[in-house]
Order: sequence, then structure tokens, then C-alpha cells
Amino acid sequence: MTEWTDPDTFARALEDVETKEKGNCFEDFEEGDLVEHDPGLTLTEWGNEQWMSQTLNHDPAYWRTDAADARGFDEPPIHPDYLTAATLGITVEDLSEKGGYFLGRTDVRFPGAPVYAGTELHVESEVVNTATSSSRPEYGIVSWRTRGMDAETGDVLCSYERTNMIPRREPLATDGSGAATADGDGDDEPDLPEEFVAPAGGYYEDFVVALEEAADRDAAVAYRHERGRTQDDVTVASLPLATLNTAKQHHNVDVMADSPSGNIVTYGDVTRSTALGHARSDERTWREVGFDDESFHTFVAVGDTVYAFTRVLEADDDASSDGAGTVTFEHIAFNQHDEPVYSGTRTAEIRKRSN
Ligand SMILES: CC(C)(COP(=O)(O)OP(=O)(O)OC[C@H]1O[C@@H](n2cnc3c(N)ncnc32)[C@H](O)[C@@H]1OP(=O)(O)O)[C@@H](O)C(=O)NCCC(=O)NCCSC(=O)C[C@H](O)C(=O)O
Repeated sequence: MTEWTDPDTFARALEDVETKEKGNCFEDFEEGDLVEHDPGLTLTEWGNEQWMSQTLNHDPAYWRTDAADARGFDEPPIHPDYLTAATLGITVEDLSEKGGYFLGRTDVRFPGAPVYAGTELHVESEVVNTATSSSRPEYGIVSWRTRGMDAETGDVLCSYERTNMIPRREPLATDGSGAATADGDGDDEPDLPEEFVAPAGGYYEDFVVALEEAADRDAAVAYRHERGRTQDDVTVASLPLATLNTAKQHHNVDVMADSPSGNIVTYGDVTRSTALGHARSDERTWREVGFDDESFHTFVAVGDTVYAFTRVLEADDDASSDGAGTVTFEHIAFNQHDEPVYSGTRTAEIRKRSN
């Protein structure tokens, strides 16, 4: 009789049996394909608070009813970062569970805001682009347009376009000519402005004054935020799983030992939300409007610390409330070695001092 648990027998059995695979490879995606993501998620107060607390997003309007009321919400709403991460998390099983690195995202919008706890999320994605990676023949590059909807009403709550590297079933044959070229040789002097201006406070007017101060000079409105968040089991493994994100990059140390990072890595949405949390702690946010040109530059792993740097790009008096103006920022998340790990632009309505 076969002793299935005899170590040699079992090791041999493991080698010979088929593995029931999860996820899709690059070859499985065709432009125009529409994917309905089966898992749904009820956006709960617990999930929202867990995400916000661990990423240092402590805006009281998302925690307390009096603060929510003062900001024009019926009750503390679901935070846009958690909504974004949950919308993406649900898609991972179909789109990127095979191990694709999250490279970037743009046009993140919240047409149905505000969203409250108890909303059931239904998510669908359309393949908008598939491309060969010239530097990495074992991967292709896929972009999807994703919509997270209220399952009951069909209203779109969050939408964006995301791009991942996705493993190919068969690596592309190359003649080597597509090998990566050297990225910036470090010979050039950094092309930085002569001066940096920091806003005096976090109100809309403070950003306007800082931009005026920097105008017509070789200056930028740019500053760093003091807080850092060292990545641990909660941020790396628990938060993505709480959004049903099944990417092995975040919870399978065994498989990830053989990957370019050599270890499990932080979900891109945790990295960016943490950096945004640091930035928001130095401003008086009214509403989040949207995000564009988001890129993930290198891996973040357990033990790495996520810091944030902000550049103020423009300010506009127009907003959904007379008590706010609109500011566009570039946020850069960086690690303990001062290496950028994420960058993206963010447009947010910021409270005016007078109100
Ligand atoms: C993934 C990397 C290791 C790749 O590094 P490298 O080989 O040095 O290449 P590049 O970074 O220059 O880019 C490779 C190709 O991809 C294209 N690219 C890059 N960014 C974008 C973008 N935003 N949109 C479209 N295309 C993009 C480049 O043009 C290159 O193309 P080609 O020359 O033809 O090959 C490295 O980038 C890296 O480490 N990045 C960080 C990745 C990361 O940590 N992401 C977050 C964690 S993973 C995650 O969250 C997964 C998530 O759960 C999910 O499921 O999505």
C-alpha cells in the first residue's frame, strides 16, 4: 500500500501531480474582453477603520459623526483610499493573481461619492491594452479599465485604469536587443530649482500664498512629511487580504523567495495610501477629487519604512463648496534609503481658512 505521507513518496507525488492553477497569464487577455469579478465586498465600518488606522489616515470626518456632519456627510463615509483598494482587491483573482507587478494607475475618480458603510461593491474590468515588454520577455504589460459599482443601484462609485506586468505562459523569444537600457547614469547634475517653499499651514490659502511666493522665481513648493510607517505583517499581508486581494506577492513568502523582490511586498494601494495619509496629516482636506499618473517604482517589503514628499502644482478657487478650493499635488512615497517607491498626482479640495 502507498505510504502517501512518507517524505520521499510525497515529494515524488508532488512533482508528478498537476497543480490546479489560479489566475490568468498574459496570453489570456485580449483587448475588449470584459471581466465580471465574482467576489463582492460589503464596505464595512470595520474594514474602513482598519485600513485608515493602519495607513495613518486620521481625518476625523471619516471617524466621528460630528466631524462628518460638519463636512456635509450624513455619517462617516467610506474613505476613498479604502474604496479604491477594495475595488482593485476584488479584481486580483481574475487579473493579476498570477504574480503581475502593479506598475501604475491613472484616472482614479469617485463619481458616486460619498459612499457609506453597508454598500455592496460589484466590480467589472475591461482589457484596454496588451503590450509586449521589451525589457522583460517573460512578462507582458496589460492595462484594464475597472469600475466599482454599488451592487444595488449600479451607480459607479470608483473607476480607474490600471497597468500591470503579467507573466507569460511562454517567455517571448528575443535576440537580446530588447535588453533593458541603462536608466540614468548618474552623471548628470540633478535639475532642481534653486529654492523650496513650504506652505505655512494646511489651508487652501496657505497653498495659494506658497505658489505665489514661488512664482517667477527658480523655486518649487515642495516639502517632506515627518511621519514614516514601517511595514509589518498587518500592512503587507492583512490589509490586502481584507480587500480580497489574492496576489501572492503579499502573503506567500515561499513563492516570493524566488521572485525579483525575494520576499513578500506591500500592496501598492497600501504604500500609496500610507504616503497620502502622511500628506493629508499636513493639510485640511475637504474632499478627494481624483488621482492620475500613479507609478510604482520599486518594491516595498516588511521592515521598509514609507515616508512622503509633496510638491504643490496648482491651486484653483473653484470647488464643490464655497468653503474650499482645489489643489493639485504630486506625492512621492519614498523608503528609508530615500528611494522613490510611488509617485502620482492628486487633486483634492482643501478647506479655506475663512470658513
Ligand atoms: C516591476 C519592476 C521590477 C520592473 O522593473 P524594470 O524591469 O526595471 O522595468 P521598468 O520599471 O522600467 O518597467 C518595465 C516595463 O513596464 C513599463 N511600465 C512601467 N511603468 C508603467 C506604467 N505605469 N504604465 C505602463 N507601462 C509601464 C516600462 O515602460 C517597461 O516597458 P518595457 O521597456 O517595454 O519592458 C519595477 O518597476 C518595480 O519594482 N516596480 C514596483 C512594483 C511594485 O512594487 N508594485 C506594487 C506592489 S505589487 C502589487 O501591489 C500587486 C497588486 O496586488 C496587484 O495585484 O496588482
